[in-house]
Amino acid sequence: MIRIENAGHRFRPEHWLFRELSVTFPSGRIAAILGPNGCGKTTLLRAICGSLVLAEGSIAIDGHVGFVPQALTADQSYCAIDMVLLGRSRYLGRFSSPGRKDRERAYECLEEVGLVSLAEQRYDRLSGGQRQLILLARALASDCKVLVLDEPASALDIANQGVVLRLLLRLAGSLGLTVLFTTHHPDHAIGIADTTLLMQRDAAHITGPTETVLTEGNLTRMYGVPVRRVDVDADEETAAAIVPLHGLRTKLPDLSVER
Ligand SMILES: Nc1ncnc2c1ncn2[C@@H]1O[C@H](COP(=O)(O)OP(=O)(O)OP(=O)(O)O)[C@@H](O)[C@H]1O
Repeated sequence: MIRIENAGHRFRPEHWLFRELSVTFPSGRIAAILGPNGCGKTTLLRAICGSLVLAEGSIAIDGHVGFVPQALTADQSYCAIDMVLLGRSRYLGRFSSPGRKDRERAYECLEEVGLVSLAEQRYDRLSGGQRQLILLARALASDCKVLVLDEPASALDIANQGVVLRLLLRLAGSLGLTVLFTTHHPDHAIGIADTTLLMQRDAAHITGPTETVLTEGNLTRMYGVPVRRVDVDADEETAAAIVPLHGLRTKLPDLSVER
């Protein structure tokens, strides 16, 4: 559970990124944060993870937080499994090194993200998407109760986006984790998030059940770009896509008519 009460933060006088923000994200549920670039999403995540002290308000969390940043550079001697083992550091004494159980757990977590085959590869030579999955495995290896992810799918192809979204569903549903992620993909929030927090540039925000928050109207107002929601009913699932109308092309001529 993450309970945010009356939170506010600013880096410059008179420029609040968010203010009077109160919301609770319960255990076993998934929450998404959306908002325009620079509105303060990562700043809020940093406050939740304890790496930033809020100017106002408080945040209470039950249990260890695992954080998945957008990207992380590492010493060139680190391979993928070393990065995942860093997640075990909270179990290790000051001068001790990971033991057999830690390595087993690290491999389990690599398995979760489908990258066991890359365990011995140098981390700094992995692709952006592979690194993102390794950082997710690192957070899982810490056996966190609260999982906070900053744009976890930003570097992933659509197949791996599905891998991560399904994994988040399972972590919340079967293991009871509190999952909170930021995203620029409204359809990811519609797909898996129970609750959504929309942050705006003027420090205002909207929060509530995802279906009531991610409406065409709210998204259009927030981004200043008209959007349409398209619902797809396929064989065994329904999915929704949010389509922005950027005004890139006028309608193409209908070529199907025989002349
Ligand atoms: N340590 C800092 N000192 C001063 N300003 C900062 C600091 N960290 C962030 N900012 C500023 O605060 C604003 C919000 O940054 P933040 O990274 O939280 O935005 P964001 O919503 O996550 O953006 P994006 O969607 O682009 O990732 C930005 O204008 C950023 O430049």
